[in-house]
Amino acid sequence: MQQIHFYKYQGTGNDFVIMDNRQGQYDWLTNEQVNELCDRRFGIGADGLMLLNKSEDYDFAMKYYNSDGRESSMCGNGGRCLAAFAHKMGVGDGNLYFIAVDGEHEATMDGENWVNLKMQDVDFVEQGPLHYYLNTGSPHFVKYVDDVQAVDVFNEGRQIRYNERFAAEGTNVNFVQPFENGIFVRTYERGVEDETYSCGTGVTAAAITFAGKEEKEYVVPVQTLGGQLEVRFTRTGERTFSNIWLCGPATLVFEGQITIG
Ligand SMILES: N[C@H](CCC[C@H](N)C(=O)O)C(=O)O
Repeated sequence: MQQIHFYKYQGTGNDFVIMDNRQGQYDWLTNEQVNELCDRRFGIGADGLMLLNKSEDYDFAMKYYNSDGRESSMCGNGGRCLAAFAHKMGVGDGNLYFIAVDGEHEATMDGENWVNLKMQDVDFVEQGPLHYYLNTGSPHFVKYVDDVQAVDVFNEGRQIRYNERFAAEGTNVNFVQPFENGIFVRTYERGVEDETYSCGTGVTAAAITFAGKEEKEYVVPVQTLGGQLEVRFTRTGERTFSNIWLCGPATLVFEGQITIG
């Protein structure tokens, strides 16, 4: 039996189990145990699990697992929550530099519960008659709809995620509706295999497809089931974007101990 001291965070309803692994005390964690811990009936319950790992060259290193227990690509809301946790643990000075699966990130705190996360540049956006496809640290299929609340996100998202083109690697699927002066985004997440209340890399992808053609800075307010985010970025070319920031709340919900086999 193994004891785990964990912290439960959420960022606009995308929720995570976080463990401080800077001493390597949880290096024994298996994929099956991650899946068990994320189970909403038999475990703590979360969309994903993250380890705060030591790094020689950065304030910390981020390791992210989807709730299916498998290590995944970049998680934007997770990166924001992990930065908030590292800050709570006294890491850095309010500005944090960390390394994740998709490269280096900067995170700045606005108060204890608001994190601005710099995302990787986007150097290509596929545009079809009914969709966009781009990678913001994770792969995202983006589809604009007339009424985002009426979409059967689970079934329609699942159909696209498992279609002939995407079945092997999977993709996240975002349904988008222009909303007030921004957009409303709902997401089916790969590796959760369900709709989540918010998906940071998905919100970032959707906001980029919402930008006009002018090469300038954009600020896009994004509404999700779990709350409001803001995506800031510069269009630098026909299909290229940089200086991309995902900004929003990241909150500690509870802290606890759990024993697993
Ligand atoms: N499910 C995603 C990773 C987590 C993305 C999401 N939670 C975010 O905030 O970016 C994938 O496997 O590509």
